[in-house]
Amino acid sequence: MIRLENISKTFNTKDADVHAVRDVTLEIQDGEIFGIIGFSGAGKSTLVRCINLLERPTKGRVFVNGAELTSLNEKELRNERKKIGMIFQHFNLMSQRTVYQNIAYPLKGSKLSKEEQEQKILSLLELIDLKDKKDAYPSQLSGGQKQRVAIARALANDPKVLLCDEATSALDPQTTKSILKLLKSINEKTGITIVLITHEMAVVKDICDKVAVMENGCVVEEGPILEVFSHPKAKITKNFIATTSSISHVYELVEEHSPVVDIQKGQRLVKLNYDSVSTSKALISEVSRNFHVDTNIVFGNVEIIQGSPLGDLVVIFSGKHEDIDQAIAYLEKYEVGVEVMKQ
Ligand SMILES: Nc1ncnc2c1ncn2[C@@H]1O[C@H](COP(=O)(O)OP(=O)(O)OP(=O)(O)O)[C@@H](O)[C@H]1O
Repeated sequence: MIRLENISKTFNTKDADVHAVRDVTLEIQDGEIFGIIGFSGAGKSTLVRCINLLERPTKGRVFVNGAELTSLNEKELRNERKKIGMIFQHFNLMSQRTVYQNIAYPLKGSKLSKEEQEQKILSLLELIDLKDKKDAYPSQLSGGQKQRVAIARALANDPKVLLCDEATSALDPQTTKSILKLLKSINEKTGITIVLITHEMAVVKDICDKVAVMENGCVVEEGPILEVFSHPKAKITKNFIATTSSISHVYELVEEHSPVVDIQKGQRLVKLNYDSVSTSKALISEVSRNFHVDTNIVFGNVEIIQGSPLGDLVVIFSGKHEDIDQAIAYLEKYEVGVEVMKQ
């Protein structure tokens, strides 16, 4: 388990003190894929670098795998750090060394025999599917291949934790998907805990179990991914979620007074948000039957998050004022989120 206890990090610069991380407390369980999301400058990198003490926190305590890293001397810390691998946005490979030599580098001084080291490197090359590139130099590899090598290098010492600092930000969407898939399969095979920082909610949605949202050095929201996606609390979280769904276009259409979302007297433009609880009932047809409210679907979007559906529907309800009120109350009773966009 990783436990960050009241972590603050202040950089004293010539011009001013920068409070990069402010009093963050977080717990990350073994085997979890934990996402930390925030806009540029929110403090994500600083926080994640506090986990292996690449940045020493100004205040607070860091526990990883039962050891309090903040209380260790340099030698003890070097030992504990071997159990924490890290990968970076720009891969940080050694350009003068081959793929094989890059992966071999962290094994220097390891207790493994030469043959065991060779076996280890070959199995890592297999894991990242780059056996045929073992003698290539980083400059001869694509971005995705470089990140695969960086992952193999980070795993050479069988760490319990893998820290990923914007590991897919320099990659195109398809390569991003393949790297995320690789991380997920490594997590499933080995049970390694993965902490992943990103500014893309799509990355969080794809592989994380839990997410913490950072703003101005603070964690403003945190929880299991389905819960955060279905009931986001902080405004910034709602904005991030909007980037993963085309629903935000509907707000633009409303602002532009587009005819697509035009309504007449006796109509309401309503956004419905539903999850697996509400998908088990035929709510839209019940609303029509029970309350004589007609429903015209303008827009629909369904995400599958951790195997559960999470949907947004934008509809126009037509009917008597009090009937629509009753229909909305009925939907809310079945935990459908209802937002009247226009009436
Ligand atoms: N070594 C440093 N010296 C001074 N200020 C720093 C240092 N490192 C980070 N900062 C400042 O701390 C704040 C948080 O930076 P950090 O890199 O942690 O944010 P981030 O959320 O990871 O951003 P990005 O996504 O752009 O990497 C920023 O205002 C940054 O300028």
